[in-house]
Amino acid sequence: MEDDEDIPALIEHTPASPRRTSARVPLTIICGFLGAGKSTLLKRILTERHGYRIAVIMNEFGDTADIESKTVNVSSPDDPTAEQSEEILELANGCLCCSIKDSGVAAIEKLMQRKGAFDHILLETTGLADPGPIASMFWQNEEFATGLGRDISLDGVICVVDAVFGKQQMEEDHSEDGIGESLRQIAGSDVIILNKVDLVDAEKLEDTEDLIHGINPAAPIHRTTRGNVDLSLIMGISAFTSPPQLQPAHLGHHHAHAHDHDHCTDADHTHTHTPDPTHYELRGISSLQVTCPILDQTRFDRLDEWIRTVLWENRIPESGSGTLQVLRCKGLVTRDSGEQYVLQGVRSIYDLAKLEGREDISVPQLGKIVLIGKGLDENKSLEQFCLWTCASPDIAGGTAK
Ligand SMILES: Nc1nc2c(ncn2[C@@H]2O[C@H](COP(=O)(O)OP(=O)(O)OP(=O)(O)O)[C@@H](O)[C@H]2O)c(=O)[nH]1
Repeated sequence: MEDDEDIPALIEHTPASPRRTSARVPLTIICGFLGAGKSTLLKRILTERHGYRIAVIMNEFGDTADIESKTVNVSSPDDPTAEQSEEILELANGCLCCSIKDSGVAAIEKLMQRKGAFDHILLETTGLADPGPIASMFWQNEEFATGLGRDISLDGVICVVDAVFGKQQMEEDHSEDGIGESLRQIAGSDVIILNKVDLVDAEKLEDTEDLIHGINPAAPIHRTTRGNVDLSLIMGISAFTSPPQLQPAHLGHHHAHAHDHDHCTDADHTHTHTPDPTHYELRGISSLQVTCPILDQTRFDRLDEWIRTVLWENRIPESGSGTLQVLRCKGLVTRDSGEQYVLQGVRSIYDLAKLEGREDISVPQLGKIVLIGKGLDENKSLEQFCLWTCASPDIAGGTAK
């Protein structure tokens, strides 16, 4: 652990009176490619009269932290929202996802100790950050759970995508292993904010949404100008503990999709997408969505084993060498007892947790699982999934595209 000298400085702002005394503080990670509008979204959140006491952690790469904190700082004397001013912590020593984990966590710990509880924590990452390792720091991390994790729970990962350059970025973004930063950010997020819709036409918006949806079919897409979004769609979403909002799994043959967007008269609106493809390749990242049958104990155990093998050994059970790379997985699984389980995974870390209070559903629902990553189709994932969890593929009823 670094000593206090190495811990990024805490910028003091007028504190609001604490309202929170127990319960863990939800943390939202805001990621998105360079210039997509992360700070703009942050400012939009801070200036809304929501009444929450928010701690902001800004992880800047390079020497822009002072500029950013000024941009986002809403506590200037001229600002009528000053009374809602927040705690802003700069992590400017490098990128939290790759180089300053220890000092970053220490600084956040210190913030919690000094300032007590907040209602919410917002963490803005650098434009090139991969949200996966950062999410892992705050979720399912034993070391963390005995320290800072006692006070913080990961609420969700929000990705801001630039409506002007996002499509181009996704198409160009093809790093050596075929998974560039913008694709990782979209793949690793729970909600997508498609920002700057004031600058593009409807056709470009739809094209960009199609690409986003192809990478991450599980994440709802909300169109915004200057991050203007209903905060209930991005904060307090409990993405890591509640069932994912999966699109319906499509059965049978798939065809090239064309959306009917005639209903879309206003580009700046909340927009949850339900296009046809459930498995779509883009620059090396694809997604696979399958329907999961109601499972007895044996098949439930087999599903767990299947997930472990896929995530930890990067391969499909009973197949050869590992060529898979799963960046994100989500799912909802129903047991024959009526219990439902939520699957949440970020890279190699996953959790299959019982959904409390759902045992009494009269008609058990089929489950669904979404994998996002690389090499899914090459490994005939679907057939293997069916083989391991079901009597036959017919029962599983899933399909890939
Ligand atoms: N026209 C328009 N401009 C926007 C919108 N959102 C943000 N901008 C502008 O886009 C530029 C970048 O926005 P920021 O919020 O700083 O982007 P960022 O993602 O925080 O940038 P980095 O931290 O450098 O990655 C700024 O000039 C914003 O004013 C929008 O919806 N419409």
